[in-house]
Amino acid sequence: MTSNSLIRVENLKKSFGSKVVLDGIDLDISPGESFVVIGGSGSGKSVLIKCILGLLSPDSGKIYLKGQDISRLSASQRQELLTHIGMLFQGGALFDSMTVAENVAFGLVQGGGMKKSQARKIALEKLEAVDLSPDVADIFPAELSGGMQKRVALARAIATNPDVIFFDEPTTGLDPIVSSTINDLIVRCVRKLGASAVTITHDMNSLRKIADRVGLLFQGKLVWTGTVAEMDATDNPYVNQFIHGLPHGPFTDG
Ligand SMILES: Nc1ncnc2c1ncn2[C@@H]1O[C@H](COP(=O)(O)OP(=O)(O)OP(=O)(O)O)[C@@H](O)[C@H]1O
Repeated sequence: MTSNSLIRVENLKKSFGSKVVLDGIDLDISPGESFVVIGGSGSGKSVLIKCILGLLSPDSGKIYLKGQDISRLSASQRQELLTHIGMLFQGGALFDSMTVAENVAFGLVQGGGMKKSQARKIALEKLEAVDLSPDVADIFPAELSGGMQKRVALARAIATNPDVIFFDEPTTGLDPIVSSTINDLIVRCVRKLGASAVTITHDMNSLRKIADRVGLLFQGKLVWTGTVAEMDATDNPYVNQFIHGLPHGPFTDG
């Protein structure tokens, strides 16, 4: 593998029954790089991320995280690797029965075995990093707006200072102004950590703010990858149809 890859995916294939979802994905993501996966609904974006995270087993192919073949890890090695990975999934998925601070500290205490007092101190720092005041630390997620819940979820995703963070549709369900704030925070937090980011989004504004490189998934393959500037300049018919939302093109015309 290239010495510089934080994530390497080689010829990844995954089907459910007769439905081929991923059909030979190759991907390299460098340290500090922000890679955004786009593609139509049901094109396999979440399946790709779940395979990289080890939540789904590929049918074939290889996935390396920080140089380690994830299929060969023991349970304890996998657990250790996961402490270097942050995740912000659709809906935020905060624990309703825990306070904001407990939510943010969760991975530090559970995964990292940190003392609660130390984890709380870090949780407050991470809340500050997403522009939330310590006043929210001891209230419950249900008392917060959707945008503030997203900030808490972001604070939780960065709590362990991960090397890579996965974002699954981080701005879905938020209004454009709140989305813009969340995008700015994502960029700021990811840069500050020097982490890599892998993001799934349908939100082109979000993509333009956060992507260093973009990959377009169609019929199980990454049919195009490039920078945002290359995306705007390309005459690739898949990219053109997708980013301009055109009614005709390879997505719809077969
Ligand atoms: N556990 C599963 N069992 C069976 N089929 C699955 C499973 N997970 C995903 N699929 C199927 O795989 C395909 C890709 O799903 P995936 O969730 O990755 O799409 P997506 O690109 O993330 O879509 P969206 O943009 O709508 O979230 C879909 O047809 C879905 O029904």
